[in-house]
Amino acid sequence: MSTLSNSTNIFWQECQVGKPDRQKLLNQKGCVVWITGLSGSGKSTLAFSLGRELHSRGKLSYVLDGDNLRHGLNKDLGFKPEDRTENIRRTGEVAKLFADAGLICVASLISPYRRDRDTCRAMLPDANFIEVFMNMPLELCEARDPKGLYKLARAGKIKGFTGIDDPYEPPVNCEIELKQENGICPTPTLMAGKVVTYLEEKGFLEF
Ligand SMILES: Nc1ncnc2c1ncn2[C@@H]1O[C@H](COP(=O)(O)OS(=O)(=O)O)[C@@H](OP(=O)(O)O)[C@H]1O
Ligand SMILES: Nc1ncnc2c1ncn2[C@@H]1O[C@H](COP(=O)(O)OP(=O)(O)O)[C@@H](O)[C@H]1O
Repeated sequence: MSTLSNSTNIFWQECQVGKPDRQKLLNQKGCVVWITGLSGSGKSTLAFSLGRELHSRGKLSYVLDGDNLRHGLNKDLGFKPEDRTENIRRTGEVAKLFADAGLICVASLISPYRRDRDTCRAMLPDANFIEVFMNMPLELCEARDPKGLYKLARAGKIKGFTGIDDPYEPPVNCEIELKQENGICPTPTLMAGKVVTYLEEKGFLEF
């Protein structure tokens, strides 16, 4: 799928109400928290825990979860590399709109290819893209296997499964890395707390 524009003779339309106006209304700054990691690493769990925590603090957020987007916006896409790239590109564009609306947009997708994540980062001012790496070992994700997909992949019944026979490229310069401590995975609440602290320290939770 091409990312080149096919539209010609189009002109950007400026709205009288801008992002600063919306941010003032919401008393927060729009940004994208992009959670990446293997299937089963805890992306959705963290995203929803973070969503709850922000809501309880009176902050407006919205979760774009890979699994959910594949039920609608991205339901025409599969898992071959070009489909994953298009999946991430579309999600990045939607996340950018949410951030422009003034929301804290939480995107939780495997997003296995570094170049695709960097493309999304490049859509926003750098500081407004907060990449969170769920650095959980494959063995842990596979042991969890809540959907039974690793089992199917190991049996050769799913081809091109991330971490098994399709690559996962870890971030090199992410803003937040979450991993096991002394062999124990921090609770979702603890992990969400780390992200909230980051957002607070960077001034996203006020205007
Ligand atoms: N081949 C293959 N590889 C990886 N994952 C697979 C595959 N087939 C189906 N699934 C399930 O698809 C869920 C959503 O994937 P994503 O949209 O996040 O994937 S991607 O970012 O486009 O790579 C993903 O959800 P999570 O387990 O929540 O990560 C998987 O359950
Ligand atoms: N911090 C955690 N500690 C213990 N179990 C977790 C944690 N986060 C997620 N899990 C469990 O791991 C499994 C996979 O989590 P999920 O959020 O669905 O991962 P992903 O979205 O990356 O596929 C689920 O059964 C979930 O309950």
